[in-house]
Amino acid sequence: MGIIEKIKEIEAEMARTQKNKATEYHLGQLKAKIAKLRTQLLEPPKGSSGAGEGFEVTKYGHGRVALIGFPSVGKSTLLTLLTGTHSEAASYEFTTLTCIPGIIHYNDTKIQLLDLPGIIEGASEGKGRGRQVIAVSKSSDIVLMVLDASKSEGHRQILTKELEAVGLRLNKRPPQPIAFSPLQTIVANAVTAACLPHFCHCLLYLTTATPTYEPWVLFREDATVDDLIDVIEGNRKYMKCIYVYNKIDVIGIDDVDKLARQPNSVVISCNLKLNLDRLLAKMWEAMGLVRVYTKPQGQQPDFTDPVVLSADRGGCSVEDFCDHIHRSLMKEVKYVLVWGISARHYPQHCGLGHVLQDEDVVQIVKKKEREDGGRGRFKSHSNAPARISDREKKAPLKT
Ligand SMILES: Nc1nc2c(ncn2[C@@H]2O[C@H](COP(=O)(O)OP(=O)(O)OP(=O)(O)O)[C@@H](O)[C@H]2O)c(=O)[nH]1
Ligand SMILES: [K+]
Ligand SMILES: [Mg+2]
Repeated sequence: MGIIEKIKEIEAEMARTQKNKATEYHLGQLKAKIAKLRTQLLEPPKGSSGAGEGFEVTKYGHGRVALIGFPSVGKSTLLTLLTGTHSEAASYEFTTLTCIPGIIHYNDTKIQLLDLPGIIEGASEGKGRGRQVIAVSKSSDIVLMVLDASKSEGHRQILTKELEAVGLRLNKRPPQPIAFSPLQTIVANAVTAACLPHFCHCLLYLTTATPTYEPWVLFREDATVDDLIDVIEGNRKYMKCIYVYNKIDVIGIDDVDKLARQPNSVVISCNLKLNLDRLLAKMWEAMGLVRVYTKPQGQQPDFTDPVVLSADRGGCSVEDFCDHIHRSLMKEVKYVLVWGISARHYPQHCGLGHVLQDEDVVQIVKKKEREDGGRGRFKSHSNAPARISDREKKAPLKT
């Protein structure tokens, strides 16, 4: 029997089973089995390397964003508008069959935007190009879920479910287990007394799962069985997602208003080029990129070419910043001077552990080198920490 059939069989068994306290454990086990099978399903076929033909796009720029959605919602139209790279758009479904990359230039950074084939219900089981699209989405930093504003709200739920089935968690925080270790059932049972409903549920499932060697998970929150399975499977990807409602030109203003008020959502029209600025700003915010400008000794900072860091990709400490410039630089650094939001006063002397924030200015002081003290805006000990203003970037004060 194939993996898909096995999943179907278990799903049928779950549907047949009544939900109550007595069956809770059994249902939990079935859920865990399905999770395992789905993981297997997504493993690339033996001998192939990763995403598959037409989908192996090299990473480029400071971040990667994937466009996912049902066919003909306007993904390709949007890619062409935002990046200038042409991706064929047409009124028939499945116009796009491979992954098409483009580049967005925004805030002195380059962001790779990926157009993908439309996905359909059943994508998680390999329908259409589901497997490839999901693999590429997982390699991205954030996802833009493109939806047709004139179609049913149900589409968003169906897509979310498809992505959840393959381990993608959108706009969710990973569950926070305190411990995940083999221990005595007794301990677990004692904690079961805690009155959190889901909490008890998880422990109940676990303590009976493997009678000889009882692993247990303890959450510091009211976790569900699904959270528990996520912790045990361990291969989940937590991603930010922006819901992009396209084609608002064909719906009424009241409906537009309703969609626009939903969390993590932006309403746009590619045809009328409406609200694309807002979309870019939201995307930028969700990516959490941190631009750091270097200030060579005795000179003004270079505001044209930031070092771009990200908490999700490698971190934002002074150490990460140095590592970014040159691997061996760290050994030579005595301390750094920092101006910007992360500094408590100007300039702040910081060590390698200091965490930088967007638009900070950093001067590296090497061992055997004296700081230049700075002049003009970048002189020592001016007070209020503040973002370096746009005016200063364009016309820095004279030194
Ligand atoms: N009314 C309206 N139509 C749009 C808008 N944006 C795109 N379209 C149309 O929607 C159709 C599908 O656009 P595509 O860009 O090909 O959609 P897609 O999501 O890339 O489609 P697939 O690649 O087939 O999955 C085209 O006929 C577009 O002209 C919009 O803002 N308003
Ligand atoms: K299309
Ligand atoms: Mg397309």
